[in-house]
Parts: sequence; structure tokens; C-alpha cells
Amino acid sequence: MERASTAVAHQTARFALGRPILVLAGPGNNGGDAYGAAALLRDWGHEVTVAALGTPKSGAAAAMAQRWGGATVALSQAASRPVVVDGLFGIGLDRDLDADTATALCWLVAAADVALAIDLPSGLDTDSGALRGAADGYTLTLALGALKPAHVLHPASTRCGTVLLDTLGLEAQGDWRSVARPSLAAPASDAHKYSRGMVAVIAGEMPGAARLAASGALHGGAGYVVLCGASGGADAIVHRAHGDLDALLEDQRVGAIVIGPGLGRDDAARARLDRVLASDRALVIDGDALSLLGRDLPSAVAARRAASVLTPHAAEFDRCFGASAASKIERTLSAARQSRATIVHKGAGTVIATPDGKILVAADLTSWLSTAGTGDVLAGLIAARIATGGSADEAVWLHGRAASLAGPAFAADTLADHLSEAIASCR
Ligand SMILES: NC(=O)C1=CN([C@@H]2O[C@H](COP(=O)(O)OP(=O)(O)OC[C@H]3O[C@@H](n4cnc5c(N)ncnc54)[C@H](OP(=O)(O)O)[C@@H]3O)[C@@H](O)[C@H]2O)[C@@H](O)CC1
Ligand SMILES: [K+]
Repeated sequence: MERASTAVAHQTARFALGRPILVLAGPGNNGGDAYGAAALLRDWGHEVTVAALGTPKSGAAAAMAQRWGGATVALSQAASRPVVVDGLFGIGLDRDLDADTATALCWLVAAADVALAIDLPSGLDTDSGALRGAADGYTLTLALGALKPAHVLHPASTRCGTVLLDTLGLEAQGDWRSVARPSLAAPASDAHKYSRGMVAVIAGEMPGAARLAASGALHGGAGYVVLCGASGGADAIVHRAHGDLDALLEDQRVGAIVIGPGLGRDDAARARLDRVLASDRALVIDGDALSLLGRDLPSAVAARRAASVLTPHAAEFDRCFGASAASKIERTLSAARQSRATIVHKGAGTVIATPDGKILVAADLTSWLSTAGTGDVLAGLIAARIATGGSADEAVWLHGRAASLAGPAFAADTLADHLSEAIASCR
């Protein structure tokens, strides 16, 4: 707590630039950090007011309140100040903020020029990222010890402002990371279309979706893309008939296969899916393929010899793994272990988990991605990265970057056109 309050005081001083500071102190150790920071800031010459909610419950927090030693006002009576430091609740919040607390907090944060949250904005559920009365408008959140799921999971992450981490010298190593810009090399000087990575996309009832996936693969860096079961367009994608499926599955040059976008859910689709699942090719399983398998998916995929990547959105995830109140991070990790597959759990805040327990989170994806067809492009892009020796998280980063480059209200058809520029930024 000494280290936490010192870190909070330093960060507050950097942003306050001499302006009056209001510190909000709750009853737990988050409040302890707040009292300690208030005492330091006062000792450094800042004008500090403390608004208290309840009285400190732990010995450490009580000691910090004693160190402050000055007057406190009740939260409900606090006047706004240009700088507000929120130390009401952190990771110990276990129920919604009551209405009076939420109202006072929202008003004080909105009225401030700078609002800093200690560890987390008060009123966020740490593990699930749900809102439990939190205010909007924080400038920054100083995460203490380690990042928590609420810092990256939607909707909580949208309330944090800029998140800074102070590890406080603790060994609280998180088992997850943020998806980061990958380093991608240009193809080797002797590369040819097959060595660059060959991707096959299996089409079905709605060939447009499969074509989007093929386009994602082609523009995502694959050297050769086959679209199986859809007729031609004027591009570099090679078209094959459904009758060629078995030959494709035997072709050792095929580095990854996409199945699901526009596949359909009839008997023919199911038969194709079963043949593909039985192959020893790396698979990206998306859309209709996930829905066709439903609750049989974990065992069907776990039995495969080759790598599988599953790309469900929230409803598909529930369909395959069942609904649960656990956090998106926990659920995705458990699903990856169960199915022995990499899971790209899409949504506002995409969570990626691998069977060996690696977790990556992409928090800051543009909300313009929420349009039909972008998931198809992602499925093809993942296949391209895998076929070229890369990983699903590289594809998630490139997809997010291409979406940012595409600007507002883009159509999925044009998303792949921005992948070249996204890849160019990965040297
Ligand atoms: N752990 C570490 O390594 C470090 C932790 N550190 C700091 O400690 C913080 C965690 O402290 P914490 O565990 O005391 O929890 P905290 O968030 O202060 O609140 C719990 C209190 O609130 C209460 N309460 C709960 N919900 C409520 C509600 N809706 N409305 C009203 N009351 C509610 C609950 O009591 P209850 O009423 O349930 O009996 C309890 O009294 C952490 O975020 C970080 O800042 C750093 O100092 C250094 C390293
Ligand atoms: K807080």
C-alpha cells in the first residue's frame, strides 16, 4: 500500500500541474491507497480535499487514513475540483454501487478536468468487465500490481481512459497479454506461390461469404488461394469444384483450410464438414461449421491430429461451449483446453486462447468492425497467417489495423484492400 499510494501520488501530481485535487476514499484498501496518496500530495504542497465513504476496514487502510489526519467531507457533500482521484472501490467491489454513491461519483468525475482512477474506476466488475454503476469520463486509470480483465474487457475498458500499469515491484505476472503489432518479414528472395503459403476455402450455400474469406487469405499474404465450390470472379483466386475436395485435402501443399463462412447447414454441408474435420490439414472453423457442430464441437475438434482455430462470436461460442457467467477470458481459456484448439472469441474485445494456456486480448478494435462479412475476412486472414508460419493473433491485429485504415462505415468487401497497408506497418 505504501508503494501503491506513492505511485498514485506521483501520477496525480504529473496531471494536476498545481490544480486543486479532490481525493475520494472508500472503506477498503482502495481507500487506503487514496488516503496515503492524499497525505503525500498535501506534503508536496498541493491543495487537497478528501471525501470519505464509510470508515477504513483494514488496519493498513486505517493507518493511511491516520497519516492523512486532516478533515474529510462526506462523499455526498463533496464539491467538485479540477482534479479528482477515485479511490472508492477497486478489485473488492462485489455488488452494484448504491444510487447515491453512483450519482455523486458520476457528477464529480464529469465536473473534473482530470479524473484518475486508482486501480480501477469504482463500479466495474474486475473479472467480467461488467458495469456496476461506474462513471464515464476518466482521463486515466493507474492499474496496480497487474492488469485486470476489466482493463481490457468490454464494456469496462471503455470507462478506464488511458490505462497505465505500475507493477509496484510485485511478481503478479498476469497469464495474458494484449495483442500487439507483429513483426512480419517479406517473403524470402526465392519464395514461390506455394512456399508463400497455400490456403483452401470451402464454399457452400452462400458463396459470397466464402469469397470474402478467400479474399482475406489472398490479401493477408498467402501465395495461393483456392476457393472450392464457388464459381469464378476476376481475381487471383483459383476456383475448384466441390468434386475436387478430396484431392485438395490430400494436397500436402495446402497449409490451412477455412470452413464455415457461407457453408450452409444442410446435409451436404455436414458431409463436407466431416470430410474436412477428418483430414490432417490445419483448419480455421467459422460460422456455419461451428453451428453445425454445436455441443459436439469440443470433442470433434479435440480428436483432430492437426491444429484447429475456432473463430466464434458470442452466440456461436455459447452454442458450442454452453452459456456461463464466468469472465470471457476464463471461458475462452477453458474452451481452448477442452477442444485442444486455438479459440478466437470475437466481439467488442476479442479474446484469443491457445490450448497451452496463452491468452491474448485485443481491446481497442474499432466498432465499425460490427458489420456483416468482416468475420469471414478474418477467417481467411487467420488461415493465411497459419499457412505462412504465423499465428491467429497476428491476423487479429492485422484485421483491426485494416479496419482502422478503412475508416468509418466500410463494407467487408473493401476491408481486405487495406491489409497490404496493415502488413506494411509490421516491418
Ligand atoms: N491486492 C493487492 O496486492 C494490492 C491491493 N491494493 C489495493 O487494494 C484494493 C483492493 O482492496 P480491497 O480488497 O479492500 O477492496 P476495495 O476495492 O477497496 O473495496 C472493498 C470494500 O468495499 C466494500 N464494498 C464492496 N462493494 C461495495 C459496494 N458496491 N458498495 C459499498 N461497499 C462495497 C467491502 O466491504 P463489505 O461492505 O462488502 O463488507 C470492502 O470494505 C485494490 O483495488 C488496490 O487499490 C494496492 O494497495 C496494492 C496491492
Ligand atoms: K477506484
